[in-house]
Amino acid sequence: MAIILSTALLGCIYVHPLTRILYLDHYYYTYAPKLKSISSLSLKPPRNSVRAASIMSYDKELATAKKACSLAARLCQKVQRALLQSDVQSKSDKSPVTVADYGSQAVVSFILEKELPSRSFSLVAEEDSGDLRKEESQETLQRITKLVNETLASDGTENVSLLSDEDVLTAIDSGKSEGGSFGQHWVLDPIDGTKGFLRGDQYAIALGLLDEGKVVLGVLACPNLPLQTSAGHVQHNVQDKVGCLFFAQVGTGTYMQSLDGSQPTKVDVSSTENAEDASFFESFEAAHSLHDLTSMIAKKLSIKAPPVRIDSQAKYGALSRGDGTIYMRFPHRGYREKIWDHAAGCIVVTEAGGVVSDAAGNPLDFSRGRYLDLDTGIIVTNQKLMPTLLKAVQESLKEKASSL
Ligand SMILES: Nc1ncnc2c1ncn2[C@@H]1O[C@H](COP(=O)(O)OS(=O)(=O)O)[C@@H](OP(=O)(O)O)[C@H]1O
Ligand SMILES: [Mg+2]
Ligand SMILES: [Mg+2]
Ligand SMILES: [Mg+2]
Repeated sequence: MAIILSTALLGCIYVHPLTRILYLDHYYYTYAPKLKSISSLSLKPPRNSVRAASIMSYDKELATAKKACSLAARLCQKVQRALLQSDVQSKSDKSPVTVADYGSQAVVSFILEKELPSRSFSLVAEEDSGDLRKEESQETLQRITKLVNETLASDGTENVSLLSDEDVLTAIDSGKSEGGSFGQHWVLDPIDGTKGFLRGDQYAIALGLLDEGKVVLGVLACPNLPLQTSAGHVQHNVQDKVGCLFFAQVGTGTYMQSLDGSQPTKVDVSSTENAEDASFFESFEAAHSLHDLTSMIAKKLSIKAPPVRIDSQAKYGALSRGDGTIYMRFPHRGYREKIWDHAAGCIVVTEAGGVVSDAAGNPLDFSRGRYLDLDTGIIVTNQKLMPTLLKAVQESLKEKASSL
């Protein structure tokens, strides 16, 4: 607990020591969200409005996924605004989990199951109710149930009878599916970037749908991500409006709208072909990705801009709209990537024209259960730059291995 709280505290006073450009990016992604959005600011007019697409095959699933993630985001925002010490617990692997992680998972699970009735509802999700069923967690569970009920009621479109504590536990435990290569499976990270959430920084509610092992739709709700794109490193006003909802369906492109419901606009990845002009994203937490390796690769590519470190799959969302050109992720040895940390982000980027692969150049395989079985790391960029990036990654990995 002490570690969690001190991490959260340190995060709050953190000022990036690198260049002014990075500081601006860091400021933009980190501090702007903490300030109240100014509702009188109008949004940029949409670049392309979306035509009602009645021919899409996952339309109903997508609409329900967007609704579920938006409501879960509402719950998370409420908790983040008044984060109480008692809301944070440590899981058995020492990673943090909050009432918002559980509440978000219960809301999404409940809405998907209720609105898309199916005999074979399957959800692969990060959290389970094990710790919440313990005697000492009774108060926490009651608080989660209250949050879930308030969130469902705030939707206002239908009469939902109040959920009991047991209903909430059941909804959370619907997420125990093993996934796999047959049939349909929802894949949920109820809060991706819990550490970012605790710091008041970036986090995402990430929901994907697998059909026969392939991701066919994805939704990323990023409550603290500024709506205005940051391409070109322009200075951003503290009054920037935050709260983005990215969504993609296979074969139909990626769109973004504000979490409070603006007209969606089509987004595309950066078209930068020259690595020197690229900027790159990586994990905020050094424990999640080898920053020294990415800096070696960036040097090899003559990338001038310093890394932009933000938490969660908000990186995939930001990349899908061209805020940066490259995302690199190299976990420490032995870490196994989970499918919920990448499924939604992956389709959001690929439908925007990007490529997501492992360090050997293979596409990510979501059909093998709860884990991704991949070679070394994950790299993401546009189609033109991928061969150059892949070459630099493989050379750097070789050099690193031979220097050990
Ligand atoms: N050791 C290690 N290595 C690699 N990845 C790890 C590790 N530990 C955790 N995680 C997972 O990282 C998820 C957070 O995503 P990011 O790494 O993009 O966020 S961050 O920028 O570092 O905050 C985070 O997701 P959440 O648990 O949903 O927050 C984890 O699944
Ligand atoms: Mg995660
Ligand atoms: Mg999570
Ligand atoms: Mg977690």
